This record gives sequence, C-alpha cells and structure tokens, in this order.
Amino acid sequence: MSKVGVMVMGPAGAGKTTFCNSVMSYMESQGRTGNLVNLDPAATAQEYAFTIDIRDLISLDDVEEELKLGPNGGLIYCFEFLLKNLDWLDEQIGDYPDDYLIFDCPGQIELYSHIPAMPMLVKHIQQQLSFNLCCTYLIEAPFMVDRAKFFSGALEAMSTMIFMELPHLNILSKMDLVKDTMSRREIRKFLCPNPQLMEDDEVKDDQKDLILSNPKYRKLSKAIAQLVDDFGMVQFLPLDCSAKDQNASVRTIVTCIDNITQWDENQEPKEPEEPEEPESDDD
Ligand SMILES: Nc1nc2c(ncn2[C@@H]2O[C@H](COP(=O)(O)OP(=O)(O)OP(=O)(O)O)[C@@H](O)[C@H]2O)c(=O)[nH]1
Repeated sequence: MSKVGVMVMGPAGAGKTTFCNSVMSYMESQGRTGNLVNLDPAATAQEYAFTIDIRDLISLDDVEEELKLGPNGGLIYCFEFLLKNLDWLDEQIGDYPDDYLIFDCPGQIELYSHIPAMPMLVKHIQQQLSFNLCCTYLIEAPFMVDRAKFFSGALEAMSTMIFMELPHLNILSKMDLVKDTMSRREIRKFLCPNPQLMEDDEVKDDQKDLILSNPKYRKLSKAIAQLVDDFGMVQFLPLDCSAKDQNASVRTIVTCIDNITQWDENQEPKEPEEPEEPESDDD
C-alpha cells in the first residue's frame, strides 16, 4: 500500500484545478481512487468535490473582511493559520494505510519562491504523515511564445523545485492553444530545450528597440539558458485538458508521478516492526 501526494503548483490561471480534475477523471477510468485536497482559501466551485478543503478551516473572504487584509496578505495569513492548526489537517487526512491525495494549490507564486509556509507544510505531510510527495509545476504553453519568455518560465519552475525540495515534474499546460501562434513542431523544441534555442530565436518587431539599444539583452538571455541547461531540469511534459480524450493527455504525467512516488496498489502493508527488547542488566 502507498501514501502518495501530488502537489499541483503554478501561477494563477495556469490550469491547476483543471489538471486536478483531469487526473481524477483518469484515475476513475483506471478504477483507482484519488482524493482532492483544496489548499486555496479563495477557491470557487469545481467539477469534483474536494475531500479536504482549507475553506472548512479558514476562508479568504472571512480573513479579508475581519482583518482588512488584501488577497495576497490574506492568503499568507490563511497559510500561517493552517500551519498553526496542523492537527486539523492531520485529522482530515486520517490514518489510512493507502491514500492518493491531489493537492490543488493557490496561484500566488510567492508561495513557491520565498514564503516558508508551503515548504513547511510539505515537510509536515512528508515527515509526520509519511506521504511520498511530488510536485507538478504548470506553466501555460501560450506564454512561451518566444524563447526568452520560455527560459524565464523555466527559471520560475527551477526556483520552485529548489525551494520545495521535492521530486519535480514540469508541465506545459494548454498545449491546444499553441497551434494558432506557433506550430506544434516549434513548441516541441521547448519540451526538452537547450541553450542553442536562443541562437535561432527570431527578433520580434516589438522587441527590436530593446535588443538593438541593449546588446547585453541576448547575452543575458543566453547565459540564463545555459544556467537552466546546466541544472538539467528543463524537461516539460505537454498537457492538453481540452482534448476530447483528456485521459490520454494525463496518462503519461500520472505514470511519471507513479514512478516518482513509487505508487504501488498491490504492495502488501508492512507489519510494524517489533521494538527490540532492551538488554537486561542481569545478562
Ligand atoms: N484551452 C484550454 N484551456 C484550459 C486548459 N486547462 C485549463 N484551461 C482553462 O484555463 C482557465 C484557468 O484554469 P484553472 O484550472 O482554473 O487554472 P488554475 O491554475 O487552477 O487557476 P487559479 O486557481 O486561479 O490559480 C479556465 O478557464 C480553464 O477552463 C487547457 O488545457 N486548454
């Protein structure tokens, strides 16, 4: 039996909730059971019901109203409140020998870059609740319309990977929206990119002034591309949740998650080890 958790992270509107629903639908089609955990205190209604919902503990609306905080300050307050009430989360998660939790996270990227609440939560779920966790980081494919933006997105994903210290999968979401602006062949280069990509980038009209007046621009972009490549983490998996056969789109991703988290439905639960008898002084 396995306890597996998938943290679904990424900027606002990247398609995290849609992806969570697609994973649930795929798992259903495979006769598997997953549970959705909503960690977004500002979430709205969605397709699959949340099994665990942070809004049952605290909601952003209440925090904004009672403490007069804005949406970002309110979100951070909600996470700090959750960290002070981890026994609530423990109780909600329960102590099942076998569990597959999909955590739908908020879209504020400061949670993934420097605010310690999210890594602290991750450590608690890993260490106190014994879940094998992995992070999926979604970035919208249509934003990657040029290579400089692509590498900037890759840096953002890399920063999350370093901050969370979790096995990490990058996902290019909304692949269906790419076909109007860039051919599929073009975007496929980004799935497994290398610094050479910066060499043959077209200079777009609206960037010409910037580039011509600042020759350091491309040099800097190339240096960043090299850095991302040196880290060797820049592979992206494509995702298209609008596809008729959504299951096909998430199958590869779920298989990767299963491999990373060592999910195994057939594994027998381990017998708890007998504590060793302390040696008697008489011996
Ligand atoms: N065309 C297309 N649209 C998508 C896809 N995935 C999500 N969307 C749309 O993108 C919008 C945002 O999707 P969400 O799943 O709510 O994104 P999110 O990352 O959870 O958003 P926040 O919770 O606000 O951060 C919605 O209108 C979705 O229908 C996709 O694969 N293709």
